Amino acid sequence: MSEASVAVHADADLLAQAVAARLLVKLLDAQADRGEASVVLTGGRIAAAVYRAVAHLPARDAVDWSRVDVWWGDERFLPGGDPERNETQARAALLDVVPLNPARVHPMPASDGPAGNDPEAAAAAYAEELARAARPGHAVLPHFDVLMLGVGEDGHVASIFPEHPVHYESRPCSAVRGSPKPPPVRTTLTLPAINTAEEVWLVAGGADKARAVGMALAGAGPVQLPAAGVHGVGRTRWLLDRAAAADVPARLRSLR
Ligand SMILES: O=C(O)[C@H](O)[C@@H](O)[C@H](O)[C@H](O)COP(=O)(O)O
Repeated sequence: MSEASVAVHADADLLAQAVAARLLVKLLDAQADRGEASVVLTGGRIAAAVYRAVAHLPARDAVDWSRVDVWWGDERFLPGGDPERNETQARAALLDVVPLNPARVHPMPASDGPAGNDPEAAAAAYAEELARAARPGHAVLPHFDVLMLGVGEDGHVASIFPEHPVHYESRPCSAVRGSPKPPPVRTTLTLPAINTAEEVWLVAGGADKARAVGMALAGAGPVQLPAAGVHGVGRTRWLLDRAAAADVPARLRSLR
């Protein structure tokens, strides 16, 4: 298992600013090392705050956005442009204001997209898109430099909810029905896919996340607490504000 680290920031605003700064550095380093960079986005309030913060950082212009691949870890299965879609939120907050190559932006299919109003077909189409971007003859997934996840109050990550059958899915992308967080129908990368990322960042702010974060870091089972089941190949970073870190055992705060 990869190294894990826990960083605690004073409040949610500073957390978003710090994650934004880290993300820029990660993209810059990946481009310096490999000539390109890839990021997997997520949804939720803290993610949107991070995207807005990236858009406002002057150093954002140091990234060559035309050589950044953008993927999503999960999506709410709604029509294209719906304000509740994670894609719509990320575009409004960041993607529309940086000079990305549209061919390198890979949203999960919408319910009115070419795959039709069928989340299983949408998940299969996304798995094919991932496979097309994989290194020829190698994996079924492209390289992910950094994959960001929010953490639900129940410990869900992406659209992998506690006790949901998607835990046992081995395909890289799956439909999810019956999500306890609206909307009920979603698509998500699965745990085996998430866990191929070089770095996985779990970003959580607010007191309502404290219990889930504390339990995940204390070794809860991943089926009950999905956040406990994700890790990067190289590094797993827990990026928290003080309120979300309230139940993190002190010895883990400086875990390296
Ligand atoms: O589509 C979504 O809603 C998500 O991708 C979800 O996994 C989210 O990241 C968490 O629920 C945290 O969301 P908040 O930051 O809003 O609490």
